[in-house]
Amino acid sequence: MTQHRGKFITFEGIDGAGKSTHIAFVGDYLKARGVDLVSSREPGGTPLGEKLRELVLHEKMHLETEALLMFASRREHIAQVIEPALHGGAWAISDRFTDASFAYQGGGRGMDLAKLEALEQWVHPHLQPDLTLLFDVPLEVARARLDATRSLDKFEQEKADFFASTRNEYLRRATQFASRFRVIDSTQSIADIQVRIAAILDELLAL
Ligand SMILES: Nc1ncnc2c1ncn2[C@@H]1O[C@H](COP(=O)(O)OP(=O)(O)O)[C@@H](O)[C@H]1O
Ligand SMILES: Cc1cn([C@H]2C[C@H](O)[C@@H](COP(=O)(O)OP(=O)(O)O)O2)c(=O)[nH]c1=O
Repeated sequence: MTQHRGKFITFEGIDGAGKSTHIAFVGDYLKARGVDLVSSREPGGTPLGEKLRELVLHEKMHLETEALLMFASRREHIAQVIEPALHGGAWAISDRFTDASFAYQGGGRGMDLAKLEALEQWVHPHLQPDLTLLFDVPLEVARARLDATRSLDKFEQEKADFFASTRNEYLRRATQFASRFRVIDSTQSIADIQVRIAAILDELLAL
């Protein structure tokens, strides 16, 4: 009998939108329905990727070096974690993926989107998420949530116009790739967001 390929779900949004809050919920929801699940994050997801994460979140570097390190981490993550999971019939959920490179390095920092497209073609010409949950909030809401919770990394210390451009690029991609994106209004309560996510996951489980 051929093994069914698992589904690939990614989580996106500007820092403080509430992405991490809902990843655990999605994991529990899917596991309770018998889904075999592998959960990881980007940058990171592998021992080498976590070392790259340390560098890229804390060191100053050329914009294109930053993009290349994101994709280097991603290459390793796909080879070691995502593809083996999907081919083995498990589902893979990733806290951020390539949409984040378009939003942050492309939208936020202004890197040429054609160069990011070239990297995407190189690193994963055939792989795309089956579902991307985009947690969307106004900048002020995200900033207030961040300030309330933790010490800020290199990206989280960026100014409002950086996050405005990042958010816009996420929303532009959500329109461009409407079949895989679901935009979640993250100003709602956590309970209301969970109801929305459960409905979206039920659709995917039924496929
Ligand atoms: N819908 C929400 N309403 C109120 N607070 C929220 C909501 N979602 C997340 N938070 C809170 O905002 C903070 C940042 O959320 P987090 O999930 O860490 O964001 P992200 O992973 O997107 O950076 C956390 O303290 C979290 O409890
Ligand atoms: C995957 C990825 C992340 N990033 C940035 C976005 C985030 O600010 C940062 C780390 O993401 P994240 O894991 O969301 O941070 P935290 O655990 O602190 O919530 O990396 C990029 O700039 N490009 C990328 O391709």
